[in-house]
Amino acid sequence: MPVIDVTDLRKSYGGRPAVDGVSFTVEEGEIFGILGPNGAGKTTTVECVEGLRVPDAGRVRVAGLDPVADHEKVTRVLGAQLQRSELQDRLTVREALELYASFHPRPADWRPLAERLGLVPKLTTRFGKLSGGQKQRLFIALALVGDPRVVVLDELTTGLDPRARRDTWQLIEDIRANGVTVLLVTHFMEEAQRLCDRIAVIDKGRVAALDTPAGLIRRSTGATVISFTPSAPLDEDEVNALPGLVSVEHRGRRVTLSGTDETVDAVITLLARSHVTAHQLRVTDATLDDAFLDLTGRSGPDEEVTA
Ligand SMILES: Nc1ncnc2c1ncn2[C@@H]1O[C@H](COP(=O)(O)OP(=O)(O)OP(=O)(O)O)[C@@H](O)[C@H]1O
Repeated sequence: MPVIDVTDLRKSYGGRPAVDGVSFTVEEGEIFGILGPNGAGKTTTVECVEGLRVPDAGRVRVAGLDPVADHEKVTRVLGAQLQRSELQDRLTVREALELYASFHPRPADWRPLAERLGLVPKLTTRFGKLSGGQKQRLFIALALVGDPRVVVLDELTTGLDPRARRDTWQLIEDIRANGVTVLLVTHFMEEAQRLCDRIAVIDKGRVAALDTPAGLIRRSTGATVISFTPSAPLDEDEVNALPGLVSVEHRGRRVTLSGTDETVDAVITLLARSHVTAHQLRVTDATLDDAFLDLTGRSGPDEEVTA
């Protein structure tokens, strides 16, 4: 049974659909990513999973429970990341951990958690004095202090410098290694590509695609580029007939083809069959950013956030 099961979820604000028929399941032990441009409906979706919003229609189950009707029970299996504004600046790290542990009937021991998250030297530091990365680590600790089966992390690394972001990625991998399922909302392509087992790309309130990062990349058209200088010209008709071919460019003797993995395989076969050597052969792979562009008609949302 999936830990999270969302079927045809719908939610409108003032008659405008923010989530318009979203379905996905998350299996135990997965890092499942929700990726999409600004305003795509990501936060509304996860807030319905957390039971913080009541769906207009559709079905949401977390460990078989309805997050609205069984809210109390759901908070015992699902750890949600707090929003920044929810912690008092004057609260120390230790006070925050003790306070949030007290909300749960069977909390995790916060001491090893604080140790694992590198918070021990900061236990007496007030929240307001922590760095961005330290605050994020505290938010992760607070989300985990109830010893949940699932943790929801929404835009966890936005605003962090690259070093702190990478440290946070390591923490997310550690969380999963400890058996916790992770639902991760992110703007960052690199983050999604590196961490997630599967990703739902959400655009305009709908799931535009749901696949592994590699699967999403494979779907992107024309984003695999192969370039080479042939020892003799190739037959133009045969080049134009290559499967998956999106474009051909000639610059001097250099040929650049864009297409799919299938195009690359076929051009290599064509070269061999024609007894032509490809000098300075280069193949560049599509990235998740290319796949995202194909799916949503926009480039990766990373820039929108930092703009
Ligand atoms: N409380 C609300 N009242 C009215 N409209 C809302 C409310 N919350 C969200 N919306 C709108 O619903 C749409 C989806 O918003 P949501 O926050 O779910 O998207 P998102 O993908 O998380 O966006 P972002 O990446 O910018 O956080 C947006 O058009 C947003 O303006």
